[in-house]
Amino acid sequence: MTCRRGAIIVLEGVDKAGKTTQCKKLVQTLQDNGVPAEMFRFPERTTKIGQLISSYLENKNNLEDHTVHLLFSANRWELVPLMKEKLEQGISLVVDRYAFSGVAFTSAKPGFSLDWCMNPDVGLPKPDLVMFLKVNPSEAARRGQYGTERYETSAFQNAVQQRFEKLMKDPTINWQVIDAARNIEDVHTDIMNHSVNAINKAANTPIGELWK
Ligand SMILES: Nc1ncnc2c1ncn2[C@@H]1O[C@H](COP(=O)(O)OP(=O)(O)OP(=O)(O)O)[C@@H](O)[C@H]1O
Ligand SMILES: Cc1cn([C@H]2C[C@H](O)[C@@H](COP(=O)(O)O)O2)c(=O)[nH]c1=O
Repeated sequence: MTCRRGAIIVLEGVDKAGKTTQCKKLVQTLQDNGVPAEMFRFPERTTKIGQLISSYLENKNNLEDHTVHLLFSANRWELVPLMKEKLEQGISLVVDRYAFSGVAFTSAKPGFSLDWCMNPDVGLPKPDLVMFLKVNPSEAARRGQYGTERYETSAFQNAVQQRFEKLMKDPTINWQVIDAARNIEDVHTDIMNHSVNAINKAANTPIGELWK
C-alpha cells in the first residue's frame, strides 16, 4: 500500500506582506475541500527557544546577532519531528516563514554572508513550494501593527527584500512570486492554485532535504 505524504508549502515575504492572513485562508480552504492541512509558523513563539526569540523581537532583551540567528534555526529544528509526523500522516503543512526568512533577515545585517546564514538550516525538510508574497515594503509599512517589533523599519525591510531576491535565484527551490499588493481574495486564489499543484506533485515523492 502506498501512503500519500503531505506537502510543505511555505509563505515568505517582508513584514506585513500578508503571510499570516493567507496561511490561515489557505488552511481553511484546503480543509473545506477535504484536504488535510495544518498551519505552522516560525518563529514558533510558544517553546522555550521561541520565548527567547519573541522577547528579542519585542525589544525586551538583546541577543548577539550570531546567537539569535542560531536560535531561529534551532526553533525550526525543534519542530522537525512533529512536521515529519504530520507529513507522513498525509497532512500538508502551510508554513508562515521558514529558513528563507532566517537567511534574508540575518544577511541584511552587516557582516553576514548568505552562505554563513544558510548553514544551520541545511538538511531541514525541503519545502515543495515557496511562495514569495511580493509587496513594496513601503506599502506593507502602511498595513496594521507595523513598527511594533525590532526589524520593522523601512531601511531594514528594503535590505531584506533584496536578500530574498538573491535567494529566489536558487533553481533547487520551487519559488513562485505572488503579487501581494492585490486584494486578499485575489491573492488567495493565486496561492490556492499553486498549492493544489504542489500537493498533488508531492504526494508520491520522498521528503527532500533543504539546500543539500
Ligand atoms: N492583500 C492585502 N491588502 C491589504 N491589507 C492586507 C492584505 N493582506 C493582509 N492585510 C492586512 O495587513 C496586516 C498584516 O497582515 P498579516 O499579519 O497577514 O501579514 P504578515 O506578513 O503575516 O505580517 P508579519 O510580517 O508581522 O508576520 C493585517 O492588518 C492584514 O489585515
Ligand atoms: C523565521 C525568522 C523570522 N525572522 C524575523 C522576521 C520578522 O521580523 C520576525 C517574525 O515576525 P512574525 O510576525 O512572527 O512573522 O522575525 C528572523 O529574523 N529570522 C527567522 O528565522
